[in-house]
Amino acid sequence: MSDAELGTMLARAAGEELLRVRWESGLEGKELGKAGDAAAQSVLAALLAEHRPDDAVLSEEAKDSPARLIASRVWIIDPLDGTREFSEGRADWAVHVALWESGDLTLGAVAIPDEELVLNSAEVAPAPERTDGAPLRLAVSRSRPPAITEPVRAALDAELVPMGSAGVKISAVARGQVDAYVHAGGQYEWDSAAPIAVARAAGLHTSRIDGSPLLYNDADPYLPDLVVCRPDLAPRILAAIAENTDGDS
Ligand SMILES: Nc1ncnc2c1ncn2[C@@H]1O[C@H](COP(=O)(O)O)[C@@H](OP(=O)(O)O)[C@H]1O
Ligand SMILES: [Mg+2]
Repeated sequence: MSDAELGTMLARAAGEELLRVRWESGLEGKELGKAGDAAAQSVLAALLAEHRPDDAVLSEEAKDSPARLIASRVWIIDPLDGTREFSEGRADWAVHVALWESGDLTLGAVAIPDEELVLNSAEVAPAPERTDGAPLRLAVSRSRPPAITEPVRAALDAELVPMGSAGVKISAVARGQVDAYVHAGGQYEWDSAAPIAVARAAGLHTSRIDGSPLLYNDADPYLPDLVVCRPDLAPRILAAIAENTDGDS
């Protein structure tokens, strides 16, 4: 099985497990979220151990190991991105499976199980062009919108589209459901690695909010901000952010 096929298989398997937990556990709220995080982690860990025993793993739900810093292949996974939305019975949550090899992301698979969808960087379609003249749409965290949201919205004269899960928001840009996603103030590598690989493969602009590249498999996996958008919008978005930040918002 190729890495790309494995990525899709992993994301789908964890997604199916999460749907099962939601239907069968009888849990609600935070307890359901915790059970989902643990169940999806255990599916992904078992499948990676079986199919790629020599590779390193960086997961939101597992203890980090310095072994990944000298490894040439590292799977960066978020077993359940959008835990809050999953536990509320909403559809905007995702499973993230990325592969980093010798310096950069080489693969990303994002499952959105409530839509029976898996996006894979190896086969994703180019993000659609906008030709309808309707207002631009800016995806933003529904629970933690950053301070830069309003200046960026104003610069684009855009409508805000609040959604859960970084993976769902980045996928929404790749699918042409929104035009951009901007985040600042906190996130980790696993929150963005897989959907960023998908976004790059779909031809989108991806960067930090200062325009610098998003880098993965760092010793410190904190990666607090990002911009994902159609390439033609990047100059306006980055300029609006630069005019409205002191570097930490
Ligand atoms: N300020 C912050 N600090 C740390 N993590 C953050 C954050 N804002 C968002 N995130 C994480 O980014 C993911 C998407 O958030 P949001 O839905 O608000 O856009 C969530 O991941 P998890 O659900 O995997 O914890 C959330 O925890
Ligand atoms: Mg996450």
